[in-house]
This record gives sequence, C-alpha cells and structure tokens, in this order.
Amino acid sequence: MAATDKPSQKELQALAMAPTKYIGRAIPEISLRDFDSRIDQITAELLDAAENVGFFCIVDHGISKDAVDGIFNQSARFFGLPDEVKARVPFSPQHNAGWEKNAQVRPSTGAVDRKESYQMQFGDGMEGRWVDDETLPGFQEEALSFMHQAQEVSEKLMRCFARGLHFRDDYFIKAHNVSRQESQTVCRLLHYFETPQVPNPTGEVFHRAGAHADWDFLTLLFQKEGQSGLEICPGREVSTSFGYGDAWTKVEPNAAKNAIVCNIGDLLMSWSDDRFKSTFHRVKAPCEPNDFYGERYSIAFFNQPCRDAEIQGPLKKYPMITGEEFARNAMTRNYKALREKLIKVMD
Ligand SMILES: O=C(O)CCC(=O)C(=O)O
Ligand SMILES: [Fe+2]
Repeated sequence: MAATDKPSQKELQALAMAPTKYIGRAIPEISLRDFDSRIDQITAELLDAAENVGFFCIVDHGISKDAVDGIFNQSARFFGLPDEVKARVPFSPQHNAGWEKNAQVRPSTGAVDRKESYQMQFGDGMEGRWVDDETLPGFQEEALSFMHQAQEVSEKLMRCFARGLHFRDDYFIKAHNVSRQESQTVCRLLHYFETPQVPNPTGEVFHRAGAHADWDFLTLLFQKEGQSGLEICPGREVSTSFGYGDAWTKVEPNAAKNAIVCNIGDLLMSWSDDRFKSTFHRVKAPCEPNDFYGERYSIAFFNQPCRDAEIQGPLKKYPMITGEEFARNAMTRNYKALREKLIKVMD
C-alpha cells in the first residue's frame, strides 16, 4: 500500500490481525482499607493514578467475593434465556437501558462488537425494562443489591476526587444521587461470545469491545478469572480527542484479591479540566495464539451524573453543561467519528 493510498477493507482487516505491540505499564493497586482514617493517603494515590494512567485497581473495597460471584451467576442466568425472552426488555437508546445483541458499533472499528449486554439503572430509565420475577426469580433484587454496593464504593472514590479538585467532599456524590429518578448511572452485564480460532475461514475480525474511552464519570469493572482480553492504550490530552497510541497493556483479572478495575471516563476528565485522564481501552478481538477465544463475562458499573447535574471544572476550561447535555454531546461525537471513518474507507 503506497503511503498516499487509503486502506481498503481488506488492508484494514490485515492491520487488525497484525501482531499487537505490547508495552508494560504499571496499573496502580489502591487499597480502601480503613477508609475514613486513611482518606488523605488514599486520595493521594487515586490522584496520582488518575493523572498518570487513568486506570487503577481497587482492593479491600468492601464488596464480598460472594456478592461478585452472585451477580455473575445472575448474569449467566439472564443471558441463558432464549433471545425472544430477552427481547421483551429491549435496549432503548433514549434511556440507555435494556438488552442488545450484536448491535453496538464502535467508531474505532466501524463494526459491531460480538457480544450481548443488559443495562440496568436505578431511576425511571428502567421502567418496563426489568426482566420479570416469574422469568428470573430473585434477579432484580440481587441486581439492585449489587448495584447499591457498587454505588457505595463509587461514593468513596467520588469523595476523594472531590477533595483532590478542591470541591466540597459530597459534591460529586450529590451529582450522582441514585435515589433520584433523574439518575443516569448504569450497571451493564456483558457477555462476549466464543470466537473461532484463527485462521478462520473468512478472515473476519470478531471484535469484542473495539477501542474506546468511556464517556461516563468513573467506571467500575468486574472481571472473571481466566477470561482475559481487557487492554489499555493511553494517549489523549483532552477529553474531546479520539487520538490514541499504538502499544497496548493487558489488564488481567485479579480474582484472588477480588480487585475492581476502575477507569476515569470522559466526564470526569472534562470535570477536572483534563487533569485526570480518560484512557482508551478495548476487549481485544482474539487473533493471536495466546489470546482468550472463549465465552467471556464482565460487569461494568458506569457512574453517570443525574440529568440535571451541572458540570464544570474548577478552572472553568469548558463551558458549564448539564449531565443530560454531556451524554448527548458524547453520543454525537461518537457517531460523527464513525461517519467520518466510513466516508474515508468507502471513497
Ligand atoms: O468487558 C470489559 O472488560 C470492558 C467493557 C468496556 O470497556 C465497556 O463496556 O465500556
Ligand atoms: Fe469501556
């Protein structure tokens, strides 16, 4: 391919199948043990991780291994239902809640992720989208109990980030109040399908979660031992850019420590005037011998401010906007990038 030529679909495919460049980057591990008495120490560690990596693992967070195993069991029960039953609680883009399958197209790949997901919320976005108790007895109760536990952990982190940015301690907690109907926080159960081992007959790339940055405030991610695939790739200086580097770092599950992988989202990046980094990441499309090709489950807890929360960093780098506007802008940017990519590939 000459330097001036645009890549063909086939060439893009070959690029996606080329050996991945890896680089070791330390993912900080932060303990929340004795939170109240150690809050200043924990805040210092979180600020360092947020400014320099955008990803970190938290341990001693108070959610038991049994609770995490329990929600993964509920997730497997839900995804084990026939598609026509899951389709009774379909994904609503307007509410950002419900079940979708092979439907999420990422700007970085222009193709669907090979997965299904079920997004649950605390507020009115979830009306009519809970799977009913006759179909899955106990599901909603256990899911909500887990979501409240994840919220409690998130609130500890929010208190530290507020301190670090010289806001009142409860500033972010109030903006993310999950007892309000305006809450936009989402707990997403994810199920990636087993993919064929290469060389597969068509050369098709089975994307799992194409490279992206999350557009929420802060994500808590729960992974299962042995189900590798999450990788990060820093390289953004402002929350509005799509550029990223080309060397990846694996973030392996750490079930022995019951670790939660956390990452800063675009919203906290802009709310901190770009001081904290929202980092590109992906669940790799398996294509190399040591990749994980099996079925993969994960759970992402996306902290989102209430629709009417007012967002502006201490230095006022960006104009003030509401939680609802931020979400809408993020969606528009994602789809704009996708349109531009498609135009480039097609002409
Ligand atoms: O499944 C994972 O490990 C990551 C999922 C993710 O990055 C996302 O849904 O935003
Ligand atoms: Fe993500």
